[in-house]
Amino acid sequence: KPPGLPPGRWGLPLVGYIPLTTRSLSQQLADLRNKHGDIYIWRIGTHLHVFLHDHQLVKEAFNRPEFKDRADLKAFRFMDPDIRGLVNSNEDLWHNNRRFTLRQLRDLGMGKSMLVSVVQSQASLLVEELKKQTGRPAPIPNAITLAIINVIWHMVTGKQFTLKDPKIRQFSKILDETLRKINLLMVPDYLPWLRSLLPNTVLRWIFGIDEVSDMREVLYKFFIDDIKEHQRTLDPNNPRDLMDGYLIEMEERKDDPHSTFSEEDLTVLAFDLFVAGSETTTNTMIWIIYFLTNNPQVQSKMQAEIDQVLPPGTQATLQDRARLPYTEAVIHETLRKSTLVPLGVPHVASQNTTLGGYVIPKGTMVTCSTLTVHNSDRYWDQPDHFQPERWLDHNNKFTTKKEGFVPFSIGKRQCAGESLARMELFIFTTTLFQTLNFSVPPGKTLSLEVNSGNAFFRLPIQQDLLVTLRK
Ligand code: HEM
Repeated sequence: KPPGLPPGRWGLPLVGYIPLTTRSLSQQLADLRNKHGDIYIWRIGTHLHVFLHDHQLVKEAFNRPEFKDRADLKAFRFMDPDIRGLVNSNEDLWHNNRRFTLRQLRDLGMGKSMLVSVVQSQASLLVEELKKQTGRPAPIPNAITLAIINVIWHMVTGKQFTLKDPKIRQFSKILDETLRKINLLMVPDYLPWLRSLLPNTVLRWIFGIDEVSDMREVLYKFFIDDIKEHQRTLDPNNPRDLMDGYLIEMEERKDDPHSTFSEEDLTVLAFDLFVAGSETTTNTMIWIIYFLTNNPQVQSKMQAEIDQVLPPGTQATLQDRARLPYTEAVIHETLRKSTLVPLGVPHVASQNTTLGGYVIPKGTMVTCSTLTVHNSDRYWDQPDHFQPERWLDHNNKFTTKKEGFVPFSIGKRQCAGESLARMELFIFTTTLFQTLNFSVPPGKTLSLEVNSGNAFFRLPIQQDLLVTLRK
């Protein structure tokens, strides 16, 4: 182990440190943090990871230019052999796509009415789907995923599908399978020597690389058809959606040799927005339903607040946020407790440097240990408890700025869709709980355990709930 590195798990060459334990990943990270403090290493395969546990340390690292890049993992280059899009790109390409996307999200109605009304109508459709299962125990329907996909679909292409449309169902299925497969595809990234050990055909078979190529073709077609249609109907003076915005900027920069805008890049950017924005928001919404189902008093208190502010038949808008502090508190407490992205998305050191007094070699992956930060008694009084009240001040006003709260990460790579996600969670929560009540079916319990088998996301386990119509 080179001198000066943070303490932690170094392990063996080629394979790194393989834990021989039945303790879960989160327990192991908590153990490491208790043993080594706020900064520790874990070599996984050939990649050295540094985990950061302290809010200020994460803030410092993720705001420094040498930690803003993503690692070059083949699994993430799934849609295109070249690095494109936003989530995995670096340098000018990342800078241009991030600036473009943030501007689009703002211009397409963040805080204004257009996107809000799309979210409202998707939330109402979901209520209608849930009404169909009132009185009989059933899991949350897949319509929740479709509704969230539809919001992004509208933002990107200006369209919405009906929940029955086979196209959105196929799209959702492929997106889901893709995310599952990406986990497996990462194995050769972490154990690159497998590529020289095993024949290519065997490697492709074990890691399902051919199936992934087929899915890529289908996804690519989804986007390219829409891009072509947008090109045919584009009015440069009236951009309708993100695709129009991109095509206009692509055209304006066509003579600029440094332009990074291209049709191929637009397909990956669109794909990135779906990958980053659908499972995350959908599953956080499911966690909100689960936490409220398991805490009926909290659910009633939130419903009473909603009833006071929103007359029957009206839906919340963003202006209502200040008037619904308890609802905001419930959403934020769920974001903390569920920690959907437990280890964030790794950044990589682009040069040799130091952090927290330790040496960080170029190529080291740097990760915020979000899960342990969200459960640390340094930041949270009784962190195990689900306590929305901790988000309210003595005047009962909601307070956002919380040291130790990093569900969307911080710094230069901070989630580009944070405001959209918060808006969706607010409107879906108010719309659902205004009309419906969620409870545990008689004689059953609802587990808040995490579905193991996905390293990226802490996904809830699918279980039956009882939906009833509120009077
Ligand atoms: C509850 C919902 C969400 C959560 C918990 C979440 C969380 C995160 C996290 C932890 C990151 C990694 C940041 C880093 O690298 O330091 C991220 C990145 C990102 N998110 Fe989100 N996200 C959510 C919803 C969304 C939505 C709705 C969109 C947009 C449609 C979105 C778009 C992105 C993009 C584009 C990135 C990559 C940013 C970059 O690399 O510069 N996210 N998100």
